[in-house]
Amino acid sequence: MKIGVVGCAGRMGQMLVRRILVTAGCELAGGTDRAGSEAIGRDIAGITGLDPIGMLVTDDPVQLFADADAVIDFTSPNATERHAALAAQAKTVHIVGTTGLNPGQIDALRKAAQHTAIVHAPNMSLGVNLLMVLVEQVSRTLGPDFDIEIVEMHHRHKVDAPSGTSLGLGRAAAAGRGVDLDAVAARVRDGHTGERRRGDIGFAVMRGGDVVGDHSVVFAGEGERIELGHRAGDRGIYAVGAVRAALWAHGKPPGLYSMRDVLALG
Ligand SMILES: NC(=O)C1=CN([C@@H]2O[C@H](COP(=O)(O)OP(=O)(O)OC[C@H]3O[C@@H](n4cnc5c(N)ncnc54)[C@H](OP(=O)(O)O)[C@@H]3O)[C@@H](O)[C@H]2O)C=CC1
Ligand SMILES: O=C(O)C1=N[C@H](C(=O)O)C[C@H](O)C1
Repeated sequence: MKIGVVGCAGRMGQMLVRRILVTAGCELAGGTDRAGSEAIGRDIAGITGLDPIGMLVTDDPVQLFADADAVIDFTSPNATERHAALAAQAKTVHIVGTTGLNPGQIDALRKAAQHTAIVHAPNMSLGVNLLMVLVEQVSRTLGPDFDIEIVEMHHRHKVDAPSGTSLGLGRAAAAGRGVDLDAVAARVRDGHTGERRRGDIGFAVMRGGDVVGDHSVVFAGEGERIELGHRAGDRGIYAVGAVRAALWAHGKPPGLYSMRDVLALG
């Protein structure tokens, strides 16, 4: 299966290139980065620290979507929206890990998914997707007597907050209670906020250093507290999941899929 990587010079892009090159049944179809990036014209394996393979980074996603069976996309929300249109046009599988998409951009993925298989997940690791299932179950069991708070920490370069994973965990917790996250999310607290509103799901964000990604979900009740969490030690876990998603989606009918579908987590 021929897999391309858009944003191949990024932190995740480089991980993905390395992962594709060592995965049986996968062939690297090529890679792009932002027009004007210093990576353009350089060897795609060379920029990751591997020996050169004679394949150069381009700024031509149209060609990449035409050449590849699947394209993996960990870029930026605007770029991902454009890439989804190309995936629909070329009928190429699109694996989207980009976070921070606005509702219009998520809608664009939905439209593109009428023409091709798209897997969209804020976190491609097995551990986090299992955590989401557990959070939904615990939330359903405990009910609103337990206050839910979601805490995350990421590296200093991260540009969106709360993380896509935090929001995904929030959606899982809200689903467990049968409510819509938008109605109960407390994303910012500052100043004289008043008491905590019953049923709210709160978010707290830390940024610093080189933290790959830590997430905790706290269920705080009277006299006891339950905490479920995940700590990522290596971005390789996301690349493993994304390549697995590409292999899974190959040949699937058009539709918008999640990692829960890929991992058959129910
Ligand atoms: N779903 C998951 O499992 C995970 C999701 N993520 C998400 O993935 C995204 C990327 O993260 P990360 O790799 O750390 O970020 P980086 O900034 O390191 O990488 C993004 C790359 O995309 C490039 N890019 C930007 N615009 C375009 C474009 N139009 N065409 C092609 N390439 C483009 C950037 O180029 P330039 O730097 O020159 O702008 C950069 O090389 C984020 O949204 C992050 O939250 C991250 C890890 C796991
Ligand atoms: O930007 C990152 O690094 C990460 N982003 C994703 C998110 O926003 O949840 C996934 C992971 O936590 C790393």
